[in-house]
Amino acid sequence: MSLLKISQLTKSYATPEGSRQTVVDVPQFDLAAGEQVAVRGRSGTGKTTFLHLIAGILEPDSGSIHVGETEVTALSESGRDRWRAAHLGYIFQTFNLLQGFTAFENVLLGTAFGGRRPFPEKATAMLERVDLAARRDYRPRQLSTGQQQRVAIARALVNRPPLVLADEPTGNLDPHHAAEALGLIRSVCSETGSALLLVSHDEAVLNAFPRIVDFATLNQAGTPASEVR
Ligand SMILES: Nc1ncnc2c1ncn2[C@@H]1O[C@H](COP(=O)(O)OP(=O)(O)OP(=O)(O)O)[C@@H](O)[C@H]1O
Repeated sequence: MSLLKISQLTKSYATPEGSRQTVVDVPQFDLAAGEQVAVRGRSGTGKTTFLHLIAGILEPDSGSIHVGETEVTALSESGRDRWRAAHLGYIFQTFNLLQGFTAFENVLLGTAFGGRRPFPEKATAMLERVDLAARRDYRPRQLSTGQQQRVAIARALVNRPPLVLADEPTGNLDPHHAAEALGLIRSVCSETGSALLLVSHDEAVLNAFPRIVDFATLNQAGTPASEVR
């Protein structure tokens, strides 16, 4: 059964020259519940824009995105914010941790949304799962890059979201820590039953996945050759 269902999705941006450039034109894309898929694609071809559309961070020009029973593209901005907090995990290349908060507080914030009380016991269990119980009171700057990404993984997965999006999650890590973070993301997603859609340039990362999608075959929006690296 499809968890994520995308149909006729388009997104354009205004260019500095005053025209519009279509960056995403995805006629169709499906992801099954619990499925793990890697997306390969060149820089500047719209992968981050695609993930931001799925997350409801951006609004498309046209088309629809369903995640489970929810039509994300039919929600208001505040509705999308509430839906995202409750139902989606997002892992960034740059971790995006709150610098003024400890590892534990960063994960705890992931459990509290829409006026719901936080769940300290869930945050504690997830920090233990990513092997950071001993660092719970450290702030992000006091953690190594690999540890920071493990906090971000814990934050993204603490609610057991049905869908996890990961945008180059190993891009700032050395090969050893990249492999460790990737293994952790994939195994925690399996444990929580979360589907995973992960974007990467890294062949070692891509090859770990049972299904690899080439973004160029998914996305019909042409990117000017001069912009593709
Ligand atoms: N807010 C914006 N306004 C105008 N153009 C934008 C905006 N955001 C992105 N773009 C353009 O859209 C294109 C796709 O950007 P996007 O970040 O989605 O690509 P990407 O495939 O994720 O790239 P990378 O792999 O380098 O992160 C780029 O040409 C970029 O310049």
